[in-house]
Amino acid sequence: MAVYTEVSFDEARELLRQLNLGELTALRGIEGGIENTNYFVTTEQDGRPADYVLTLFERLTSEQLPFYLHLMKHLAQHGLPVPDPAANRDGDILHTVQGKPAAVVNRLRGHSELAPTPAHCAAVGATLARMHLAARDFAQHQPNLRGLPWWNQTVPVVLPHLSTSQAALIQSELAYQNHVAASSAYAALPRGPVHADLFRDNVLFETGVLTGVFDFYFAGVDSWLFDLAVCLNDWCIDVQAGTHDAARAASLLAAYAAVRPLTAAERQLLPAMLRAGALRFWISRLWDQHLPREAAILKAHDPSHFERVLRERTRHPVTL
Ligand SMILES: Nc1ncnc2c1ncn2[C@@H]1O[C@H](COP(=O)(O)OP(=O)(O)OP(=O)(O)O)[C@@H](O)[C@H]1O
Ligand SMILES: N[C@@H](CCO)C(=O)O
Repeated sequence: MAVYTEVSFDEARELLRQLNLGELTALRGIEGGIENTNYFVTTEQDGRPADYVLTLFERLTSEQLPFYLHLMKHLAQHGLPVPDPAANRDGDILHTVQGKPAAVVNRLRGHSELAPTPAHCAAVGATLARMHLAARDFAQHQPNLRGLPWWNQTVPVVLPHLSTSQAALIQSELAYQNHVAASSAYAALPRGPVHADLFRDNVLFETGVLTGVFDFYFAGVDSWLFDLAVCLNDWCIDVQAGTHDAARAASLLAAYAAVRPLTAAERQLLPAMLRAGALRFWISRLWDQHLPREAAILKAHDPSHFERVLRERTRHPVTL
């Protein structure tokens, strides 16, 4: 993450008062993540400290944001360990700070597991399936804004920055994904609200127990299989080589399937969706790299990682 917009102590204190979350005692910019401005916030409420996260949305609009915030609230109400956006006295959960849309959520406990074991992967698989099923009755609809239409729109923008072989790969993969999306097997994929960014840095664990899933700001209605593939591509690979880790993948998939068994169409299209997940994040990392935004703090991600993963997923398809 970054701090693109600096928030003063007084501004943060005023918002927290409006949300009846106590008196601000600490405000600290967060380095993790790259998309939005995030601050850790501590207040004193009834004589006790309480921890929150203040997010200012740098790209998403106040028309797009209600879907994400209400999806988080819906999942929290279904017992999933996700942030629950704080409402003001009028019941609004979307606020404004320095003219930007903003939200305040409870800070979830735990830490990220960046070198996950098969047991961590099983917990993620089961939680992902529970989120998919819990979101089936979520009333709002918004597409995955970083889905195929965005890939088609953004590849031409990053193309001039690529080598000949990179350009060939990204264009051939984009053509392949458009072909898959037009297939009857793809049309048969079960779909609903998905997280679409369930990387290791968006999940928290405490003493081996999964205690938090956050960063729903790339969520949208898409195939559940795409969400599963994004997860496998980050939790079940050798990060240096980009190669598939069969043991962790088996653990994640078995735990997911124990909650919601995969359909025949999903089993057939898993290799294609693993490639789609790698393509999606290669594109977004290239976009962030070549069209950077001014930031006070920024730790950008390396696009070549997902180029490597895509080449791997193409050379050695993962089949079920
Ligand atoms: N509800 C929360 N509970 C605990 N920590 C949180 C919470 N929300 C955010 N964080 C912390 O803030 C960091 C940045 O949050 P997040 O990942 O949402 O950033 P972003 O820029 O919005 O997204 P992205 O990671 O997609 O770039 C996280 O890595 C985590 O350390
Ligand atoms: N999880 C993404 C960053 C937010 O989209 C990545 O690692 O590229």
